[in-house]
Amino acid sequence: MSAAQALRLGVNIDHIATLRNARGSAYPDPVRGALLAQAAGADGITAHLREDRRHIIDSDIERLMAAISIPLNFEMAATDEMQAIALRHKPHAVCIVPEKREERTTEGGLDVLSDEARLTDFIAPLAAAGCRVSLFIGHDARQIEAAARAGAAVVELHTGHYCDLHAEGRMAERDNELRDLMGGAALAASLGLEVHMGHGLSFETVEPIAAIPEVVELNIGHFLISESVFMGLDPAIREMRRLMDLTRQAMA
Ligand SMILES: CC(=O)[C@@H](O)[C@H](O)COP(=O)(O)O
Ligand SMILES: NCC(=O)COP(=O)(O)O
Repeated sequence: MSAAQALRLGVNIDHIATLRNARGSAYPDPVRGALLAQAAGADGITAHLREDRRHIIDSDIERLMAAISIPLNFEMAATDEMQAIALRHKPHAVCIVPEKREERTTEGGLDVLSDEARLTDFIAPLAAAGCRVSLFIGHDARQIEAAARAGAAVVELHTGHYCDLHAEGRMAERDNELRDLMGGAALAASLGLEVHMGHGLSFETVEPIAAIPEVVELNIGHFLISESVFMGLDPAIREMRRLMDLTRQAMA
């Protein structure tokens, strides 16, 4: 398999639902967005059912499972409620993310180290049900090692700080963060974990992340949905795919 084919794009459709929920209408429908993303070449769909249902709601997950033919990556908090929903649907993948009701977006990674025993027990039935379990964490080596011990198959490293530093023009700090993400990816792969990355990625920031050889999946949403307002969802996804493939082809 070529390096370009090895890097999957998961399209997060949460913020189609943000726009829908702003008016309480039935449109724009996130499931229609998922089908358009699938037709545009997305390798998977990511949807985050938050405890407060601020964007994706329970029926969206139900309809996504019935509608799409590419994998669904179900993002959720490590709660009994969400575990029951995941076990009912048995999506291709479950990504466990930290949630705080007061946060505007996912601020940090999961603190696996301080919750390792509980997360180990939480992951087991999901893995037994055939879900590929991922933990959304920072690049801290101790968190990566704890994720491997807890039985996760995948870690998704949080790229939000890298993207924020880029946006603020703090390029030396951004490059340091990129180096830390590269180190985290190498450590995770050495521990047998599949390596994903996501949060805040855009056309401007994706290529250095796509160039990290251990990364096999990028989950990107907010920027793609935002860009789709101006250029359409299909062209936005195809442009992101083009940048990712160009980067990987240059590595081959
Ligand atoms: C975990 C992650 O980085 C994204 O899925 C993010 O959670 C999108 O949803 P929010 O913007 O509601 O955080
Ligand atoms: N896990 C990251 C994700 O699904 C998309 O994050 P964002 O691109 O919406 O910030």
